[in-house]
Amino acid sequence: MTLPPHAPDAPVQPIFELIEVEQVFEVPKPGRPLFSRETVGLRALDGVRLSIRKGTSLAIVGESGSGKSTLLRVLLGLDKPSGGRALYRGKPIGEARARGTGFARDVAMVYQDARGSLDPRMTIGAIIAEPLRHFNIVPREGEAARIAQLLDRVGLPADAAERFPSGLSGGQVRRVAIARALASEPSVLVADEAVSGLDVSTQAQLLTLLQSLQRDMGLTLAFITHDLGVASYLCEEIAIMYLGRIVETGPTDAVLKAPVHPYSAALRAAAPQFFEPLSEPLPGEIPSPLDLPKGCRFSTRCPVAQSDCQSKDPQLGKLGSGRAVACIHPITQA
Ligand SMILES: Nc1ncnc2c1ncn2[C@@H]1O[C@H](COP(=O)(O)OP(=O)(O)OP(=O)(O)O)[C@@H](O)[C@H]1O
Repeated sequence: MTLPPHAPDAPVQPIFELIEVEQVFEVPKPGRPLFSRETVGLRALDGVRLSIRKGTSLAIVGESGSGKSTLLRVLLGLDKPSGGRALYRGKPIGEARARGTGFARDVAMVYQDARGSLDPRMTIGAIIAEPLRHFNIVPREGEAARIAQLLDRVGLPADAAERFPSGLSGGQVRRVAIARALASEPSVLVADEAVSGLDVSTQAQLLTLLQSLQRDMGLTLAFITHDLGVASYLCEEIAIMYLGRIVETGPTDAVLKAPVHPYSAALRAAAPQFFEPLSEPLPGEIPSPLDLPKGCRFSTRCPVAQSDCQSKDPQLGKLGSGRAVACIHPITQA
C-alpha cells in the first residue's frame, strides 16, 4: 500500500518513508553573462510524500524530467535530499547506508543500463560472486552452487557462469543483473526501467520473472517506468509524478481504470494499448522546472483547469481506498 505518511490506516512501519522531500540542484542561471557564476535552484523534487510498505510493489511513473531518477537516488541513499526526511525502516537513509546497518545488502538495484553495469572483462560467475563474497553470503566452497542456483532462479543455464556479458543477448544481460541483485538476499529491489528497450516478448518474460520473484520471495519492489502497461502488469501500487511532485497515488488498477488527476488521465489516454510506451506525447510543453507555473504546476497543460488552479498549489490529499491526489478539481467518475 502506498499512502501519505501518518495516515490512520498505516499501522505498520514502512520500509521507506519520504516526508516532504525536496531535492534542489544549483544550476547555471539561464542567460547569465559569460564568466558569471550565478546559479539558480532547480526543484527536481518538491514536497514528495510517499511510503513503501514491506512486500508491496510500487511503480513510479511520469514523463521524462518528472523526477523519477532523482527520487530513486534518494531512496538508494546515493543523494541526500536538500529538504525533508527520507527514512529507511524509520532511520534517515543516509545514516542507514553509511553505518553499515545492512542497508546495502538489503536494498538491491537493477540498473537501466544493465550491460553497462556489468564489467565486460568478468565472467557472469565472477560478477555474481562479487556480492556473495562482499556480504559473506556463502562459504567459498558453496559459491559455485549458489551461483548456479541464482542463474536458475532467473532462467539462465548454469553454464552461463562461464560466459562474458558480450556473449549474452539483451534479455539475458537483464537476467544476470537481476541475479546479481538477488545475490545479497535483499528484501527490497529497486529497478530503473529494467525492461525498457527490449522486444515485447522478452519484456513480457522479464516481467513474469520479476513478478514471480516478488511474490515468491516477498520482495518489496520499487520500479521506475515510463510505461503504464509495465506498471499495471507488475505493480500493485502506482505513484504518478509530474515536475517533482507525486500527483496521484494508489492501487494501480484503480488509478489506471479511473484516474482522478487530469495528468494521470492524460497519461492513460496517451497509452491506450497497455504494453506500449506512451503512444503520443501529451499535448502542451512541460514547463521548465526553473520557471514553475504558479498554483498547480499542471495547470498550463490541464484540459480541465479552472481559474483558481493558477493560484492554489494543491497538495497530495487522501481520497480513501488507499488513494491520494493533488488536485483541487479532481475528475469525478460517473
Ligand atoms: N545532478 C543534477 N543536476 C542538475 N539538475 C538535475 C540533476 N539531476 C536531475 N536534474 C534535473 O532534475 C529534473 C528531474 O530529473 P530526473 O532525471 O530525476 O527525471 P526523470 O523523471 O528520471 O527523467 P528521465 O525519465 O528522462 O530519466 C530534470 O529537470 C533534470 O534536468
